[in-house]
Amino acid sequence: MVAKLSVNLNAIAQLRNRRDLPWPNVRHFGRIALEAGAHGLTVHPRPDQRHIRFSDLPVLRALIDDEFPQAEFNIEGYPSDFFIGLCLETEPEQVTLVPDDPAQATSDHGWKFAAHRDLLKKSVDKLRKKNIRVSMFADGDATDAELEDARASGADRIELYTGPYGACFDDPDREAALAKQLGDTARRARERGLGVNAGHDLTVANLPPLVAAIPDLAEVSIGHGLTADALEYGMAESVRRFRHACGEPV
Ligand SMILES: CC(=O)[C@@H](O)[C@H](O)COP(=O)(O)O
Ligand SMILES: NCC(=O)COP(=O)(O)O
Repeated sequence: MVAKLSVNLNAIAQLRNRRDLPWPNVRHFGRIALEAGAHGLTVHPRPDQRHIRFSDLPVLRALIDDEFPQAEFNIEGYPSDFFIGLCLETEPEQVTLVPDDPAQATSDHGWKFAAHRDLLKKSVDKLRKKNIRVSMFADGDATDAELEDARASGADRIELYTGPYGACFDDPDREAALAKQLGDTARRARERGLGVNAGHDLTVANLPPLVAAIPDLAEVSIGHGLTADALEYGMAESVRRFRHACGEPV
C-alpha cells in the first residue's frame, strides 16, 4: 500500500510573500521536492493570492514540463470562472475542486454535491475538454448519497478532507476511529468507481495508519506539516520522510 505524495507549496509561497523579495523561491523548493522523489506538486491559488500567486502557475508548469515530465501538477480551488480559466490556461494533470469561500482561513469542509451539481458538472465539462483529471473535496464521513452525487457530478476522484483526523494528534482512540471511518468512506467511493485522494493536516505520524486504512489511496497532498518538518530536516529530507510514511521503500 503506497500513496503517491504531492507536495503543496502554499506555505513556501506564504513565507516568500512576507517581504518584497524572491526568496524562499517557490520554483526552487518545487524542484527540491521533485528531485527528492515527490510524485507531484500541488498549489491552491486563492482569490487574495495570500500565498500562491497566479504568476506562480506557469513557472511551476514549466518546471514540471522541462525537468520532471513524469510528475503531476495539481491545482486546487473554488470553481469560479476565473479559477477555471487559470486551470485551462495552465493545463495541470489534475484539478481539485474545493468549496471554499474567499474569506476562509483554510479549507475546512467538503462539497454538498447535490446543492452544487450544476456548477460542478459545468466545471468538469470544461476541464475534461483538456483531459484534466477532476478531484472533488469530500467530507471524511460522506454518505452513500453524497458519493453518488459526486459521481453524478462527473468527478474522477474525491479528495477526503482529513482535517478532523489531523486534529487528533493527542487522542489515539479518536484518531483510530476516524481512520476507520475514512477507510469506510474510501471503500464506498471506490465501489462507485471514484478514485480516492486525501489531504489536510497530514503528518509523518498520522500517515501510516491512514495509508493502512485506505489500501488503494491514490495520492495525498501535503503542505503544512511537510513544510514545518522542512524547517527542522530540510526540504529534501522532509519529502523523503513523508514518502516513507506513505509506504514508499525510500
Ligand atoms: C484543500 C486543502 O485542504 C488544502 O490543500 C488547502 O489548499 C490548504 O489551503 P491553505 O494552504 O491556504 O491553508
Ligand atoms: N489538499 C491538501 C493539501 O494540498 C495540503 O494540505 P496541508 O497539508 O497544507 O494541510
